[in-house]
Formats: sequence, C-alpha cells, structure tokens
Amino acid sequence: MTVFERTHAVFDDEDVLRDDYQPERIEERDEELEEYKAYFQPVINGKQPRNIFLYGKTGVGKTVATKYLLSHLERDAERYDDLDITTVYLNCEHLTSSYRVAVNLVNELREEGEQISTTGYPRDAVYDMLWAELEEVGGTILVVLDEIDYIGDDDSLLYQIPRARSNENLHDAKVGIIGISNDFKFREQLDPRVEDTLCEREIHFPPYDGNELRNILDKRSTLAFEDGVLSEDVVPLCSALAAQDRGSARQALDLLFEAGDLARRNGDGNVTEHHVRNARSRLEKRQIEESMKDLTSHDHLTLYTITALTVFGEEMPVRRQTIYDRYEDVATSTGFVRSDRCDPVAPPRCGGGRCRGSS
Ligand SMILES: Nc1ncnc2c1ncn2[C@@H]1O[C@H](COP(=O)(O)OP(=O)(O)OP(=O)(O)O)[C@@H](O)[C@H]1O
Repeated sequence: MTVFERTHAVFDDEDVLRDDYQPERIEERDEELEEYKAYFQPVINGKQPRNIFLYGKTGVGKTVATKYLLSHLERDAERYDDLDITTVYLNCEHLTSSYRVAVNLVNELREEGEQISTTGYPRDAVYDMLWAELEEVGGTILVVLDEIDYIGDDDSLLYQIPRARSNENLHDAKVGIIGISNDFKFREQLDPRVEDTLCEREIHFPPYDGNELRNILDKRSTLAFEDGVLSEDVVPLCSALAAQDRGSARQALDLLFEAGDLARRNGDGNVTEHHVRNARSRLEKRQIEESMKDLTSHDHLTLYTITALTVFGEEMPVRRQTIYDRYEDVATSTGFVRSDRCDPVAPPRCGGGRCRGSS
C-alpha cells in the first residue's frame, strides 16, 4: 500500500521559503550592503581584515547578508593569485563560554576524524590548538560568530583572536571576526578592551517595514509557488502582519509557508487571505506552546492560576495577593508545597512570593 506520494500541489519549491535558502539577491538592504562591502575592501587589497559587528533584531537579514557577501568575496578573490581567503561560520547558540567557542572553532577547522572532545582540555591548550589550526589554514581567515552574545561574560577569546598576531600566536594567518547579535545589550556588557576591537566597524540592521517585506516575499513567492495559486492579497497581508509585529522577514516567510501548507493539506487550489489568518493563529499557538515548554513547574502553576482567574471572570488587573492566594491553593492541592502557608521571608519550600523549582 502506498502511504506517501509526491505532489506539486500549491508549491513548486517550498525550500525557497526555508531559513537556510540563500537567495540570489538581498532585497532592501542596499545601504547596509554598501557599508558592509566597504569593510571588506582591505581583505581584497590583501590587508589585515577589520573586525565587524552586526546587530539588529531577529529575522532582519544579518545572516543572509553575511553569507551573500562572503560568498562573493571568496569568488572575487579567486581573480588575485596572492589572495587566499577562508571563511568559517559558527553559530554560537548554546556555546556559553570562550572555551566552548574555541573548541568548536578548532573542530570546524579540523578534518572529521581529528575532532577534539568538548571537555577535558585546559583552556590554554585549546587556544594553542586553535592558533595551530589557523596557521595551518593560513592566508586571510574570516570567522563569523553568529549569535555571539551566547558567549556572555566569558569573552576572553574575543580579546585573544584580534591580538593573536601582536601576541605572536599567529604569524602568517590574518584573522578577522564578524560578530552577529540580536541582543542590543551585549555590546554594553563586553569588556571595554574587547568592545574596542570587536566593534571596530558596526552595522545596524533595522526591522523591515511592510513595503520592504512585500518586496522580499514577492521575489521568494514567485519561485516557491505554482503559477497563479496565490491570491493577490496573500503577500501584502503576510507582509503587513509581520511588519506590525516584529518587522522580521523570517516571520513573514514562515507565515507565507504555513498559509500555503494549510491550502495544500485542505486540498485547496488557491492560497487565500483565509489561509493566512488561520496560519497566523496556528503559528501563534505553536509559539506559545514552545515558550510554555521552557517554564518551570511553578511557572506553570502561576500561569494556570492567572488563566483560571481570567476564565472565572476576576476583574482585571488582578491584585497580586489574590493571585498569590489562589496560586498557593493550587500549589497545595497539587502537592507542590505543604498546606501550611508560605512564609515570604523564609525560602525553604518555595522562596516566598517567587516560588520557582521544586519545593
Ligand atoms: N533582505 C533580504 N532579502 C532576501 N531575503 C531576506 C532578506 N532579509 C532576510 N531574508 C530572509 O529572512 C530569513 C531570516 O533572515 P536571517 O537569518 O538573515 O535573519 P537574522 O537577522 O540573521 O536573524 P537572527 O538574528 O534570528 O539569526 C532568511 O530566510 C533570509 O533569507
């Protein structure tokens, strides 16, 4: 019995709407790309690369613009015999220390069979391995550290890499860091010496407005969907909704995909405004479910308490004491705390008014 069968209903190539798709053109970012390109000029001239720091909210094109320019840089550098450019891309999500970033960089630069373990080495030994790998690669090496803010306070690597030549850890290799972040506070938290070098050159990517998103979606939807299946109002609506919310191209593309997917599942020949609105509810629901998964047990109880108060018609805004009393009842009846009243100054069971974790 055949369970799955290939179909081209609705989509011609849905991968075009995925996050990892690299478009041929970057829309609506001419100014930022011009500035970014100028920062790479020393590289093409065979000079030491500058460090660059890109910041802006999520989904505004920082990664796609970086990959686009670096691929052009690598290609154009082939015309010059004296240039040898290597790019290393590392997403630092969950790499919360310089040590972990350094280990991952070593592994990015090493062959598959020569990878090192993520624990067990002294930090200096890992840094020495990193310098050795960078020297081995040689030439100009551009290291992209996406979501660089995950490194937090432990930013010694960001101090060490830019100074590796002056500290004589590197001799031939010329390394430049491209740091990317959507955490606006990260820059302020950096050690001032790190900030000085890492943020030598900065580019801000602002959120997109509705017209800009519309242009981005227009280009993608032409490739992604079968001819004529999108109703006229679908792209404008997806763009307007995403612009109103965060101005994120990712959000707009996700909404467009979800609308198309709904039409496909329903066996509908066209994607309409109705699909977009349903898709939006589904995505919101999914987002709420995802964020609820990160809550502790006591956060869940608190959320349950507030939901129950809302459902049973408590007048808003509810007083904190009312929430706490009801929360305590719920926590007691579900066995999270003992029935004697929580003492807000003594934290043995639930830490007073901010009960977190198990009692
Ligand atoms: N100007 C643009 N032209 C074409 N596609 C774009 C543009 N900006 C963003 N996109 C698309 O939007 C999606 C998100 O972009 P990207 O990953 O570059 O965002 P980001 O700013 O790096 O987000 P984050 O900070 O969450 O990593 C990708 O699918 C990307 O191709």
